[in-house]
Amino acid sequence: MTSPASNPAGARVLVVDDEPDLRTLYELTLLRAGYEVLSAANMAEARDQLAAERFDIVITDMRLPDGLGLDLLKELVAQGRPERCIVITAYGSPENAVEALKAGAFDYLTKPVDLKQFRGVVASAMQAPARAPGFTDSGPARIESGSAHGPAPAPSQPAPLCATPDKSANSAGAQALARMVGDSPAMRAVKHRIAKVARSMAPVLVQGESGTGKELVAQAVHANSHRSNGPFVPVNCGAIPENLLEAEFFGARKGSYTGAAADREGFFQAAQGGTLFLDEIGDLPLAMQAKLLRAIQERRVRPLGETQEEPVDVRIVSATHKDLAAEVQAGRFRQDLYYRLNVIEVIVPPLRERREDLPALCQALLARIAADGSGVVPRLTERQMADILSAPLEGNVRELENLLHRAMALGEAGDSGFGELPLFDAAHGPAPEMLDIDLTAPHGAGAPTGAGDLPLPETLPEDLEGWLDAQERRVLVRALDETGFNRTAAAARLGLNLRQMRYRMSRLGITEPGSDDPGHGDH
Ligand SMILES: Nc1ncnc2c1ncn2[C@@H]1O[C@H](COP(=O)(O)OP(=O)(O)OP(=O)(O)O)[C@@H](O)[C@H]1O
Repeated sequence: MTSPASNPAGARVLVVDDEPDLRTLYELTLLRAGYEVLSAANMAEARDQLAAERFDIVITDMRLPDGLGLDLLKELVAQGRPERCIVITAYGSPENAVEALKAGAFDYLTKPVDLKQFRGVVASAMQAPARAPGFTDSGPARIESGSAHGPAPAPSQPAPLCATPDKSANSAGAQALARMVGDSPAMRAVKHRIAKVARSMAPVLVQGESGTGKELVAQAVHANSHRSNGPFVPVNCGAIPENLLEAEFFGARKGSYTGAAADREGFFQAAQGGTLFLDEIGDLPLAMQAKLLRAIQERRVRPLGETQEEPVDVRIVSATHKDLAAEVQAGRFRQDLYYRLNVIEVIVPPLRERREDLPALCQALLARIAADGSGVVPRLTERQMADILSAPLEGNVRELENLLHRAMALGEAGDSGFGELPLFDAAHGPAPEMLDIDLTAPHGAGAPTGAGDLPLPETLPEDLEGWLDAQERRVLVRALDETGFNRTAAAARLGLNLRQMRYRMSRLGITEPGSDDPGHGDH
């Protein structure tokens, strides 16, 4: 099958707008790009056209003389039609855009429509598989194969509704879902939801306790979307110094701030055509929240030191372990941004609500840890597995991983290759004297910083930032050296999480010997 985006000839678009000038503008733009275009001036005409034939894309204005474009979209969804729908909303009505995305629109455009963006969104919609019937945020819609509007064959094959995500996903998508170990009903529901919502452009908010696997969910959303060939850019919003946020997000021109020695692109530019994963979004300061909202709504960013804005095409997936609704109530998070990010919600349940996943998870985590070290995958004894199964499990998968990591490092290898010592004491609490791990303690809590012991340089540095960077670099490189370049272990040694480690490595340009990818790779 030829890619309609590279060869839109034969691809059919229905344009629904009551303003003749705008209709003509859209038609001409699409005709020039090689699409076959039909148009309608109102809902009634659109319904007639849709009854007679099928299209690849329907582009509809929100306000039509005889109804709402949103209702046309809902009819398409209810009839299980494969057309991808793009809704055009008035400037300053973000609620309409959110409502359209929730109702199953592929994407939306805001008036006045920027033609470059228009062409980009249409091309994106053409690359996407036909809208999965049943996708709305409020649950599966009714599917009718033969409707009053006629079952004319679709010009492009509709993607089947994903009852089992793995079967319909591309292989990268299936692999990303498979990396999320667990077959409990709770995890199956999460995977099903990912497969269902991945295909639209709608922003996704992933909520769940720390260490539940929210980043894996974000990766799976990306890998199952039509953007899977584009970049996936993870950003830990909580790890970036406040004064650098704008430059990091939107890029900066040389000389726009002290230390900007060259032009640099921001996260939005790096994620162009792909997915921007904003982790710990609840940690973003209010001032930056306003700038982010604008960038998401306008789909344009202005690098620091630049006068012109530039268009960006990214899908936003964000995550937080905080209760964002409560943060909104407390005035710490902007309601409008919350509304904009939370078009689709995916909730990752804590580990204690999916205990049946524990045996498979332990096995997978041990295999991963072993791959970093000896290569010999140890087995847990029955007693150890029983201990884990009956532990209170205040923590999540990250804590489980840490626990197994420490147990492997400290346990005396027996026949199992793991050691026979119990993982927990009789009262089902962790055994800190053996494992030095407290499942209930916050990450890195209680670790001595040692900062007060640092000798001061004999003469004061002339460039404090540069000097501090050099010190930080030395510390990171040493921790990485001492852990055989295991980023997770090096981060743990320094009281950081993996993303903070990645961020710092990337900022300081530290790469693994033989790799040119700073800070990336999972370990
Ligand atoms: N279902 C799972 N299967 C296998 N590994 C998992 C699973 N869930 C989480 N992990 C592993 O646990 C660790 C923590 O996962 P991740 O970083 O995705 O959590 P998170 O919810 O994003 O945490 P935080 O809120 O701290 O950012 C990672 O090493 C990840 O690979």
